[in-house]
Amino acid sequence: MEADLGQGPVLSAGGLTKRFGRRTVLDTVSFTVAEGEVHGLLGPNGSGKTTCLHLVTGLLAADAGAAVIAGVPVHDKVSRALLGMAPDDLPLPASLTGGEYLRFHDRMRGRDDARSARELAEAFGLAGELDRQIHEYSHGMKRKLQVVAATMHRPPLLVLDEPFRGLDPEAAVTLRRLVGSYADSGGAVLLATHDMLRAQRDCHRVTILHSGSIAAQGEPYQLRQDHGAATLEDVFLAATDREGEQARRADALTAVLREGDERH
Ligand SMILES: Nc1ncnc2c1ncn2[C@@H]1O[C@H](COP(=O)(O)OP(=O)(O)OP(=O)(O)O)[C@@H](O)[C@H]1O
Repeated sequence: MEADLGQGPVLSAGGLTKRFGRRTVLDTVSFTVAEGEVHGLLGPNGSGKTTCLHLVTGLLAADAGAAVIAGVPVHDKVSRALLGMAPDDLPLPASLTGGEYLRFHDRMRGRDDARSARELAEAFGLAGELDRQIHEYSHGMKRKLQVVAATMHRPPLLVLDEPFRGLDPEAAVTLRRLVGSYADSGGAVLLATHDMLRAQRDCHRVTILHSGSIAAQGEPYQLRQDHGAATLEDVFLAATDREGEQARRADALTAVLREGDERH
């Protein structure tokens, strides 16, 4: 099937549902990501963000619903060329050098993006490290390498799972600029994050998941208006009922500490 670039959203996810055993961990989740859009996927631990990213990239098969990238369903292998994904914690081949890992991606894609890879590695201060084996890399260096591998072929859709985790401030600024310019040049970016400030500042739209379902969806500014909230973090707390949860936990903690005091 031919990619249909320039018409409709780059990514359409409709009714995505995933069950592990008898547990439904993602329940009829729908959203789109347009050209030029940075879309944030937010939600508490275990709410289904990574599962959702795995469904829209074809790493996992959905039990119901479908994801389509530039007109190509993700179960069609053609879709692989239309996306780049930097996963949260997929193990990297430790014995390869960073450069070999990037060339491996080139070969898998049947492309030659060496120049783009070098430029991106330079932007992340990683160019001087590409001859070292990955097992010698720090966490942040691995993360940068994954972002370079996901981006070097300039796919229409970039999918990033917690991309800022473990990055030093300089690399975080570089990544933020990369994401911004990626979208400005017509790319679509879907990123899962726990960082509400970044999401409020950098995402055009967000989808907030709670227990596998959509708790809120829209532009950060609009969501703040709708919830009468000062920040996206407050929207998140309200939408995922974290305010009540936090108060209950604080009460329980106070009770435990008081009990301890009384015993001494
Ligand atoms: N392979 C699996 N088998 C069984 N359950 C799974 C599997 N993968 C994920 N889950 C469950 O699915 C739910 C959603 O997990 P997921 O990793 O998508 O959440 P998340 O929002 O990305 O969490 P976090 O913010 O902690 O990374 C969790 O309850 C998790 O235990």
